[in-house]
Amino acid sequence: MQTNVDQSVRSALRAGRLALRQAAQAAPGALTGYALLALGQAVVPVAAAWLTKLLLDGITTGRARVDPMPVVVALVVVGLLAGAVPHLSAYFRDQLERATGLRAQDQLYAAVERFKGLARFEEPEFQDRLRLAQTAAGVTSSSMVSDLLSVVATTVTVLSFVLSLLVVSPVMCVLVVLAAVPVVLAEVAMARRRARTTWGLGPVERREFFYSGLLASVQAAKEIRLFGAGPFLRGRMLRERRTANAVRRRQDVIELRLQGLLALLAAGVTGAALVWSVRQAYAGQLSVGDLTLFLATVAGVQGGLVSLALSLARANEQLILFGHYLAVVTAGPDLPESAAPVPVPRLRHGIEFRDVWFRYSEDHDWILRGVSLFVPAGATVGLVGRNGAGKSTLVKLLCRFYDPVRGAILWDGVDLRHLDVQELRGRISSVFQDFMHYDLSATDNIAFGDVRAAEDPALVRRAASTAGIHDDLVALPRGYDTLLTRLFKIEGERDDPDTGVLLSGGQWQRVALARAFVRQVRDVMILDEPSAGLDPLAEHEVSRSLRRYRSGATSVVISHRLNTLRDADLIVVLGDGVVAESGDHETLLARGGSYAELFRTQARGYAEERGAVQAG
Ligand SMILES: Nc1ncnc2c1ncn2[C@@H]1O[C@H](COP(=O)(O)OP(=O)(O)OP(=O)(O)O)[C@@H](O)[C@H]1O
Repeated sequence: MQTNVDQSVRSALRAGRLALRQAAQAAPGALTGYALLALGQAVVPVAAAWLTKLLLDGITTGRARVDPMPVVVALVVVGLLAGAVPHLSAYFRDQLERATGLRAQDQLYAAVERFKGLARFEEPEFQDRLRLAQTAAGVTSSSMVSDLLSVVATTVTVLSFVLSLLVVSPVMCVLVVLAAVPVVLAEVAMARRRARTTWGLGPVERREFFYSGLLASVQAAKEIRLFGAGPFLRGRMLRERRTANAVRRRQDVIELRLQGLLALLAAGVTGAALVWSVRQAYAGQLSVGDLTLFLATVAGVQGGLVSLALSLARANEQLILFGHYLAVVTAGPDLPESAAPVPVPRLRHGIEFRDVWFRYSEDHDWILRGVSLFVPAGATVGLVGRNGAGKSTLVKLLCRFYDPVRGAILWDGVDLRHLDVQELRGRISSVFQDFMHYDLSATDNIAFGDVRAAEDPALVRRAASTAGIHDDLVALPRGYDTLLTRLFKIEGERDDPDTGVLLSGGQWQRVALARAFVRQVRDVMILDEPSAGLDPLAEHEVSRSLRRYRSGATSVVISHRLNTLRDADLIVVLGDGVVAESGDHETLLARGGSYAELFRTQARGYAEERGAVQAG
C-alpha cells in the first residue's frame, strides 16, 4: 500500500517536472511572466487586509496625526493590481497554453510515428490511452502548469494569511488550519476518483464517438440511409452516452454529499471565529482594525485552503491525464529493434519465408502455420487462396508491420528483424486491398507514395499515365490540383462549386496504383487485388502497363481473378495456414489440385455467362 502511494507520488512528481520542463522549453518568457504574476497576485489579498487594518486603526484609535494618505495610496495601488493582474496573467497563460500545446502535439505525433508496426494501434487499451493523450496534448500539459503554479501561488496566499492569523490568534489559527485538512484530503481523493472515472469511461466514450462519427460520415451515409440504420446507430450512440452519464451522475452525487459535509465544517469554523472575535472586540481585547484583519484572515485562510485543495485536486487530475500522454510519448518501440540494423541492399537473390507461423495475438487463432516459400528476385509470384487464407497477412509480414511468431522472413538471407525497417519499406511499393482515399488533391493522393514527388509534377503524371488515370485527372476542373473530395474546399475559393470532385471506385483504384508507381526505388511490388474495381478494358490496359512497369522488379500479386495470374512465374496456393501447392499455371492445372478446381470453377462461370449471353 505504502509502496503504491510512494510510486504514485513519484510518478506525479516526475510528470509535474516534465510538464514544467516542457512549458519552459516551449515558452520561457510566458512561463516566467505567468509565474511572477501568479506570485504577485498571491500576496494582493493579504496586503489589502493589512492596509485596511492600518487605515481603520488609524481612524478609530485617533492616531489621525499620522498621515493616512500613503496607506490610502497603497490601497488604491493594491486595488489596481487586483484588477489588472488577472487579465495580464490570463494573457500569459493563453500564450503558454498555445506554445506548450503545439509542442506537446508535435511530440505526441512524433512518438506515434515511431511505432513502426500495426499491432499497437489494434489494441483497444492503446486506443483509449491515445485518446486521453490527445486530449492531454491539446490542453493538459499547459493547464497542468497553470494548476501547479496556482498551487504555489495559493500556498503563498494561505501562508501569508496563516502568519497574519497567528499574530492575532494562535488558537484560532490552529483551528482553522486543522479544519482545512479534511477539505484538502477530500478534494484530492475526489480528483483521483474523477481521473479513474475518465479512464474507466474511455471505451464507452470511444464507442459513442465511433457511432456519432458514423452517423456524420459521408462514406457511411449511403448504406445507413438505404438500410435505414440511422435510428439503430443513434440508439447505440445514446446508450453509450447514457452509460457515461449514469457513471458521471453517480460520481457527482458522491461529490455533492462530500461537498455538503465540507461546507458545514467550514460554516462551523467561520461561525466560531466570528463569535470569538466579536466577543473579544466587545471586551476591548481586539481593535476594530484587528477585528477586520482577523475576519479577513479567517476567510482568507479558509478560502485559500479550499482553493488550494481545488488546485491540488485539479493538478492531480491533470497529472493523471498527463501520465497517459507520457506513457505514449515515452513508450518503447513496438517492434524489436536491432541494435545495429543492417542496411538494406537491392534485392539480388530473393525473399524466403522460412517456416513462418503467425497469429494476430495470443487470443487469436493461428493464421499461418509454417509457411515456407521462396520469392526469387525479379519474379512475379501470384498468391491464391480462399477468403481468409492469410494472403494479405503474408504481405503485411513482408512489409514488417508484424513479426512472425515463429520462423523468419529473409531478405537475401538476412532476417527482416535485422534490417532497418524504414529502409526496407523504402524498397517496397504496394497497393493494399484496403487502400486509402485521401481527402486531398489528385497530386497529393499520388505523391503520398513518395512525398518528394509533390514537388515533381512530371513524376506524378508519369505514374498516373502508367496507372491509366492521367487523362481522367487532366480533365478535372483544376487538373491535378483538383481536390478528390467534397469535404474541403481550396483555400480562397470557398464560393466556387467546382473545387472538389468525387472519383469512381475504379478511378480510385487507379489513383492507388499511381501512388504505388510513383516510388522511384522499388525492388518489391506488392499488389493486393490491384484490379478489383476495374472494368474489363481498364483491367486489360492496367495489366499490360503493370507487366511493363514490373519488368525487373519482384512482384507479389494477390488476386481472385485467376486469369490475371496465368503468366506469373510462380503461383502459390495458401490453404489451412500453409502452402498447399505451388508451381506455374500449367503445372498446377495439370496437377488437378485446389488451384485447378478454383480456376476451372471460375472459367466455367465465365463460360456459362457467355453461353447465356449468346443464347439471349
Ligand atoms: N488485424 C487483424 N487482427 C486480427 N485478425 C485479423 C487481422 N487481419 C486479418 N485478420 C484475420 O486473419 C485472417 C486472414 O486474413 P487475410 O486478410 O490475411 O486473408 P486473405 O487471404 O487476404 O483474405 P481475402 O481473400 O478475403 O482478402 C482472417 O481470418 C482475418 O479475420
